[in-house]
This record gives sequence, C-alpha cells and structure tokens, in this order.
Amino acid sequence: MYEKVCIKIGSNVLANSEGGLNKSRINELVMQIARLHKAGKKLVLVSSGAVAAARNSVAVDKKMDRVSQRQLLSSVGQVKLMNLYAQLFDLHDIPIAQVLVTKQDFSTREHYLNMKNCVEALWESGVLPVVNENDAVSVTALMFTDNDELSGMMASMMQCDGLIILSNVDGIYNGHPDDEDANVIPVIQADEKDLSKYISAAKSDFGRGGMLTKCRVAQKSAMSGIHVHIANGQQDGILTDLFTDCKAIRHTHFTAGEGYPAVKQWIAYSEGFAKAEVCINQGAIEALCSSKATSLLLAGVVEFYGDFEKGDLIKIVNEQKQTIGIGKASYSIDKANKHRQDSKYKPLVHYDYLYVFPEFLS
Ligand SMILES: Nc1ncnc2c1ncn2[C@@H]1O[C@H](COP(=O)(O)OP(=O)(O)O)[C@@H](O)[C@H]1O
Ligand SMILES: N[C@@H](CCC(=O)OP(=O)(O)O)C(=O)O
Repeated sequence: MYEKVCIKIGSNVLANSEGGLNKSRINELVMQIARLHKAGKKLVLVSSGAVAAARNSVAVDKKMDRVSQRQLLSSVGQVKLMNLYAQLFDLHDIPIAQVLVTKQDFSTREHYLNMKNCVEALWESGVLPVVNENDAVSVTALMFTDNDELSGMMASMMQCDGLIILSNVDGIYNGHPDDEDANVIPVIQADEKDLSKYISAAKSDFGRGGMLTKCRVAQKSAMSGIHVHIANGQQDGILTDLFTDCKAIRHTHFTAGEGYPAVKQWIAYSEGFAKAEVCINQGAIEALCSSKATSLLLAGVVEFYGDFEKGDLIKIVNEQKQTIGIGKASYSIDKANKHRQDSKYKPLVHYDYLYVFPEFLS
C-alpha cells in the first residue's frame, strides 16, 4: 500500500451535531493515524474543523458580516483543534506541527518549493504536519474552494501516492445519498468524463465545498498519478481498514492515471494565478486535447486578453470562454504579437508546461 499519504478529514467528521469537537471520534482517528505513522508511512494530515470547534465557545454577533464571523470562529477554533490533536498525539509520543497555508502560498514555484521543503524537514524529524487553511487571513477571491482542494494541492506537492478524503458519507453515490436506490460507486477511472451527473449540490452541516469539489479534486489528483479514496470518517477503523484491504471497504476509489512531471502538477492547480488569457481556435483545441503531446503554436491564437511576460501563467480558453487549460508562456505578449504571422515560430506554450483539464481531453 501507499508510502506517502495525504489524509483529509472534513468538518462534519470532527464536529458534534450541536457544534464543538467530537473528541471520541478524533481520538479514534488519531489512534489509526498514529499506527500508520509508526509503521513508517509519511503522512500529511489536512484537518478542517476550526470553525466548527469554536461554534459553542464564542458568541457571534448576528450583525457581524460573514467574513468577520469566519475569521473570528476560525482563529478561536484553530487553537482548540490543535490543542486537542497535540494532547491526543502526545499519548502516542508523536510530535505534531501546525502548518497554516493560503492559496497564495502556492502561487510562485519558488514559494511552493519552500513549503515542500518545510514538510520534508518535518518528515525527516518524525513530526506529523497538520495542515489547515489560514482562514483568519484568507478572505479574498484567492481562497481554496475548500480543504479538499488544499488536500489535493498538498498531495501533489509532496508527490504522495495516496490521498484519502474522509467525509460523512461512504463515498460517491450514483444518486443522492439519501435516495434508497443510490449506491456507492466503488471504482472511478481517472479520466471518467461526466461525473457531475451523479452529484447534487447538497452539503453536510459544516462542509464548505460539497461533493462536487471532492470529485474534481479526486479526478485531478488521480490524473496526476495519485490514488484517491473517498470514505466515511465516521466509520470505526476506516483508515487502517483501507490500508489493510481497501477492496473490502465500501468507499469510492479513483484509480491513478499515468501522472505528470512535478512542474505540470503545480501548473494544474494554478488557474487562480494566471496573468492573462489566450483564446484559441477549434483546430488548436483539437490538437491540445488529443492524446498526442502537442504544444500551443501562435497559429492557433485568436486573441489575447491581458498582458503577460515570459514565464507567466496564462489561461487557455475557447471561443465560448471556457477554460481548457493553463500554460506557462515561453515569451512575452510583445514578442507573441510580433511573431503572430509566423506559423512556425516556437510554441507559445511548450507541452511540458501545459495542463489541459481532464474533462476536455479526448
Ligand atoms: N452523489 C453524492 N454522493 C455522496 N455525497 C453527495 C453526493 N451528492 C451530494 N453529496 C453531499 O456531499 C456531502 C459531503 O461533502 P461536504 O459537505 O463538503 O463534506 P466535508 O465536510 O466532509 O468536506 C455529503 O454529506 C452529501 O450530502
Ligand atoms: N478551514 C475550515 C474548513 C473549510 C472546509 O473546507 O471544510 P470541509 O468542507 O468540511 O472540509 C475550518 O477549519 O473550519
């Protein structure tokens, strides 16, 4: 089974229905994580639950705006959450570290590699990193959609072979989970096309993104070579059972695809950092979305929106304004405009620095 694993635990697994933390559930999960850690697995724990942890302890003025409420609850609750983890892991002699991140921390490759280095240093010292979004300061458009996205980015950054997402459902159902006829889908291929047909917008009481973001993250991670398991964190022994014989456990497994080089994995999650957009024509779309490794040539460009320099990330969109992919510009917009008529000029985006979203691949 996997050696490097990112485990994400959703708020509803960790919270009581009336708010506050479910200590016995967290204790049960800590015991399993401790066993895996002692077996030599390299683990990253992405834990939600800060906001839920503070629900019972701070009186929130109803007139306070939503952003301030989240800042208040998360900053109070994060201390409670980490305090509980520290106490429980201490019983197993496992030191833990708090790693709070914002999406911006992933924006430049240099900063990204600094974060990676930090987790590696923790691993080398036998410390378990416990990661959450820094909700107290992360309030702009550049937030993670939710911690599912954050866990996908951590798994990719640390080149994990497994990502386990624990929620309050057994996996992805082929209908609404409350529907009697709906069943958990046991295996989904990384390149499965139309997953959204199964997913309703329903969320758990404390959840932020819902099942759709879990699916998107799972698929993106699987395409980048990581096996993803979505399972029920409220089920006793779920983690150790998954490691012992995952086929025997009711859950959803996204099987890993071939994977991409590390730089492509970083680009895959960097849509929010794109400096400009390039609209491309149908022929270029067909070429980029085919199974053949193809770079983007200037001949396929219809229009540029915004300025970019050499090395900037640019969104690649079709004429309907859908984002097909993201790429790193090999030269600036000035140079691109100068050579627009030269159909043989070197590619604007080289294939090695081009990520096409799985739903557009043919
Ligand atoms: N097809 C589906 N299969 C499973 N769950 C679904 C599906 N469609 C919607 N959901 C909802 O997604 C919820 C889990 O997502 P979310 O609330 O974000 O959990 P978490 O807090 O663990 O991140 C479930 O409680 C369920 O209500
Ligand atoms: N960072 C927030 C969790 C946000 C979030 O994504 O929650 P969830 O959808 O339950 O994983 C917190 O700690 O409360």
